[in-house]
Amino acid sequence: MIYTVTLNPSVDYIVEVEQFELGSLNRTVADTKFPGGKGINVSRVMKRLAVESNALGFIGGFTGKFVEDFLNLEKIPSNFVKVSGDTRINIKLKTEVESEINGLGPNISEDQLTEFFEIFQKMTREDIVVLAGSIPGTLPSSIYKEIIAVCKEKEIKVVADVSGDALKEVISEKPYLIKPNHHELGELFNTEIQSVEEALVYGKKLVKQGVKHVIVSLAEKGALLITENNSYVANVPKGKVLNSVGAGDSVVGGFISAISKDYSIEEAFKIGVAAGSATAFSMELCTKQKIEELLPYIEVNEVKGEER
Ligand SMILES: Nc1ncnc2c1ncn2[C@@H]1O[C@H](COP(=O)(O)OP(=O)(O)OP(=O)(O)O)[C@@H](O)[C@H]1O
Ligand SMILES: O=P(O)(O)OC[C@@]1(O)O[C@H](CO)[C@@H](O)[C@@H]1O
Repeated sequence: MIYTVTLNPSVDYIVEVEQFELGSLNRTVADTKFPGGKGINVSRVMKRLAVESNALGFIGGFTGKFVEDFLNLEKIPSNFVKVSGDTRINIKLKTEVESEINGLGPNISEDQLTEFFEIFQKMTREDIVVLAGSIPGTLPSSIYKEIIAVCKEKEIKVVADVSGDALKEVISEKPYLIKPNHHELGELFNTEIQSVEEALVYGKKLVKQGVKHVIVSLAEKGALLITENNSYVANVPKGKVLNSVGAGDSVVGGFISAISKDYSIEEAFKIGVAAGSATAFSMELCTKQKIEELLPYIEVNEVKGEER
């Protein structure tokens, strides 16, 4: 089973406002709500690709019920620990540009954390754990490291889509896959990354540090997959970006779905990139049909020679 962990899920409230004016009353021209949080998005994308997963994390209140009911409707199994506060609401404001306001999230007690760790006891080495998203303020910043320690004991593969200090911590645990975007990769090395070539240099350093697969996404500039033996570069298809929320999660969901179906690493990478772009070109997360439409426009090439 693939388990996705979203420590701080959300209701994503997507609001469209024409000519947004700061300091004034603005009215929406359209709004929608979706369950959110990076691990949950990964589960939803995998479901669309017919790959089962189980969503874990902490939810509470009326917003938590919304998330759980939505996943039930989509037939995505979940095993959330219930907390007393409300799951956060994250505002995704669509005007001429996209802006986001992500909430803090509810408190999580020691007992609730213990309950969460108990779920890992029944996992086996055939399982995969996807850690995705930020760590709520009431949890220790070392939580991802602690989860990985439990996974290591059971030889469970760990995928991590996290940023900032959490990413640094996770890298030292040599996970199976990480997917930083180029800004997050640059932050790790105190530098700014602008191009695929620069990203390759720093992505390779992470593989040297023991990470098995590194996917670096560079939005419209393309993406890289670096493994111990090979590096691959992919272009992204051209299209109108309607919604970038969840595009990165879709890359992870697409890649893991394909790996779990024993596709080659190049093919899995291509499907991941197609899923990312399919989400970027849709109002909601990608569909299988949209991914398939985009696949012919993506080329994956091995990076050869000196650059490798
Ligand atoms: N302008 C674009 N055109 C085509 N595809 C895009 C574009 N922007 C993003 N994507 C797709 O989404 C993927 C992830 O985008 P990005 O590099 O911005 O990652 P991210 O910052 O993790 O995403 P997110 O917006 O979910 O935080 C890309 O690899 C690509 O497939
Ligand atoms: O606050 P975090 O955990 O960093 O990110 C949460 C979030 O912005 O990420 C997802 C998109 O990737 C959204 O569904 C969600 O609102």
